[in-house]
Amino acid sequence: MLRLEDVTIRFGGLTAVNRVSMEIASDEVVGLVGPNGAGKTTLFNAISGLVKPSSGQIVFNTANVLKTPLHARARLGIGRSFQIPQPMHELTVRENLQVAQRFGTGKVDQKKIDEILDFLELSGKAQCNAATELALTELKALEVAKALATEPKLLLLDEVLAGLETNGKRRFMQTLMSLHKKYGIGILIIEHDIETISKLCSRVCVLNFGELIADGTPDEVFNDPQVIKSYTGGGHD
Ligand SMILES: Nc1ncnc2c1ncn2[C@@H]1O[C@H](COP(=O)(O)OP(=O)(O)OP(=O)(O)O)[C@@H](O)[C@H]1O
Repeated sequence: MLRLEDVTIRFGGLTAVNRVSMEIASDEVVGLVGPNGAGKTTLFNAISGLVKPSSGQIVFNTANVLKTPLHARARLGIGRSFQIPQPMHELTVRENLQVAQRFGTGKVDQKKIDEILDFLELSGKAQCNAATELALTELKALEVAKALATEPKLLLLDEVLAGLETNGKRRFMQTLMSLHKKYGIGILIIEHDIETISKLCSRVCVLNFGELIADGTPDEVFNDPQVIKSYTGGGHD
């Protein structure tokens, strides 16, 4: 479904992502991990159109993502959540979803929004101000709900589980898994916690200094000496 070919992203003299190639299928939940500054969010930004790669290709189904204008990119079916929740201020939770849905699909479907609110346990908060009246777990749920409202085939989730306490995290993980199963949406998720990634993902890709250094099952990847070295402060060979 999503194919990255030799993607390189430079900021001046800094190569944040270096010749990364990977594929994600719609039936996969894939973890994107790596130390701080490895290039994970930058890669998400390139896929969702916020950053232009210096070279390489990004293909979603048959569409050339890099040639698709930003406003049309959500309609390709790529939804995204942000590391720091970004609710639209002054709007209620429901209105946030309406805006996201119109952006992603060109229409507002209240029935679908009710279903998403229910699914993410936000029904009771629908009329609340999204920026001021939600707890952290609810803000994270709203991030996923907004991405879901665009009716994606692939969800890019940037640290949606970070900062949640154990029970909140467990429930949120269950929600993500049922989301994947119920709607058949592929998920690419950035997450630092290895245990969480191992439970959630069938495959893990590891970035280090912008390079893809491993791609395999959680077991394979987290026992890979090069990956262990990257996490314990080892740099380039
Ligand atoms: N707009 C930008 N301009 C210049 N440098 C940037 C920009 N965005 C990211 N970088 C740099 O690119 C590198 C990769 O950053 P990125 O945020 O993608 O890493 P990350 O793996 O997501 O890190 P973290 O786990 O801490 O969120 C870092 O060195 C960062 O400082």
